[in-house]
Amino acid sequence: MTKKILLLGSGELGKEFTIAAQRLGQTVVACDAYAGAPAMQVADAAEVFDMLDGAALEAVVERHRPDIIVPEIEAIRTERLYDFERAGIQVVPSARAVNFTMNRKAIRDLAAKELGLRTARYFYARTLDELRDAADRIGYPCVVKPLMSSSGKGQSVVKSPGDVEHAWRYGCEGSRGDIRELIVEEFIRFDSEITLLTVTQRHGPTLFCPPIGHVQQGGDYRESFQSPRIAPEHLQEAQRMAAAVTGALTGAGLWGVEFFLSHEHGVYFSELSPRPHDTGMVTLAGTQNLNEFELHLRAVLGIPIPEITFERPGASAVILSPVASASAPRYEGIERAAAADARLDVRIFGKPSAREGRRMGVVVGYDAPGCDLEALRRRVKAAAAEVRVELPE
Ligand SMILES: Nc1ncnc2c1ncn2[C@@H]1O[C@H](COP(=O)(O)OP(=O)(O)OP(=O)(O)O)[C@@H](O)[C@H]1O
Ligand SMILES: NCC(=O)N[C@@H]1O[C@H](COP(=O)([O-])[O-])[C@@H](O)[C@H]1O
Ligand SMILES: [Mg+2]
Repeated sequence: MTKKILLLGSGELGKEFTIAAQRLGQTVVACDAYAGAPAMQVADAAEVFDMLDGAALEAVVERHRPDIIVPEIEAIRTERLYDFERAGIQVVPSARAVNFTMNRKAIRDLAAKELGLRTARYFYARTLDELRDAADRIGYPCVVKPLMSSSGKGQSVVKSPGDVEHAWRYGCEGSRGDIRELIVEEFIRFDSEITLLTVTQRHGPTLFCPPIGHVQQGGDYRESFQSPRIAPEHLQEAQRMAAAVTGALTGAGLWGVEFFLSHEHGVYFSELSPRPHDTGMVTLAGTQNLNEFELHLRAVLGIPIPEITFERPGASAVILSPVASASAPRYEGIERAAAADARLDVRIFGKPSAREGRRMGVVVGYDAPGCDLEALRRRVKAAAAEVRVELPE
């Protein structure tokens, strides 16, 4: 059963997904807005075009006639996915899920209002005055984000009324597409945050991976680890919420469901990705019987997943570029990082250019069950710090 998969978005997550797909003999056409994207380096074919352009998207679908469309980023003309789904193409996990999650308003209202999940208090703002008003009602500090953005783009913490104007401008600049609307949220003083990778299957029960702890800076992921100790009642509550929201969005695949945990207030639903999650790259360290990309693929193809087992603790830490470069940068220090520890792996994504703060690689590492997870995190972070992204000669 060879299927043709059209991958919309070809970054690091798509690259690992493509590798998993090829290991099962599938055909992948990797798409993105730039040539030489990570997944294109391992796919059967590539298409470079603006996926926000509905006509261009339709032309590529017409040309390749895929069996399955797998969105990997959010910058896609997602309304068109309903048409493709109606025409008999499998959209992963479903056109509804991709549409709802690309806009914070749709998913937040579904979670908080329809499903009654606990979230940070929030308001929307379409003008600077509305934002001022909303921030006053929420109180300070509060968090401002574009309705359409990811990886922390356009996100800022507003500490006092004097910060609101900057947050408005920064949010509008970081906004994807043509929507100029922001969400302002109560700042949650959480004790920790987790991603609960959740797998929905066409035939078979919804499964959960062991929770992944992570640390973010400026709204972007820096390190993740599996699996932190969390209160059993918090885990149960997070699983209940994850099942509710993925069930309401419908479809088969792996989802990254994000939660804030507070000793005092319990579990808050934050948001979710209807696809493998960046913090889930820790599963590349062999923490589970199947990594998040293999799980996504199996769920998509309808290959049964009897269970997900936790094999050993793991950690990941990102390698960011401190420089901007129009061509592929150089990587220094991989040898040093590798020599220090045989249970670490350096993954360079092979992005053809760099900008300041762009994620260019990741270090993943593991240790034996029962190990000191904090020590493992330190080792992996130290190794990632050894690898330096530099301007090409
Ligand atoms: N209301 C909040 N209170 C406290 N911290 C928050 C809040 N909202 C977001 N954050 C912090 O910012 C991080 C990123 O937020 P969020 O997941 O909403 O952004 P994103 O742009 O969708 O990121 P990604 O696409 O990487 O998931 C969160 O993981 C959390 O650390
Ligand atoms: N939080 C979402 C996320 O991590 N997405 C991953 O980053 C890539 C974009 O990277 P780029 O901005 O460096 O091109 C996406 O293609 C995806 O693999
Ligand atoms: Mg997030």
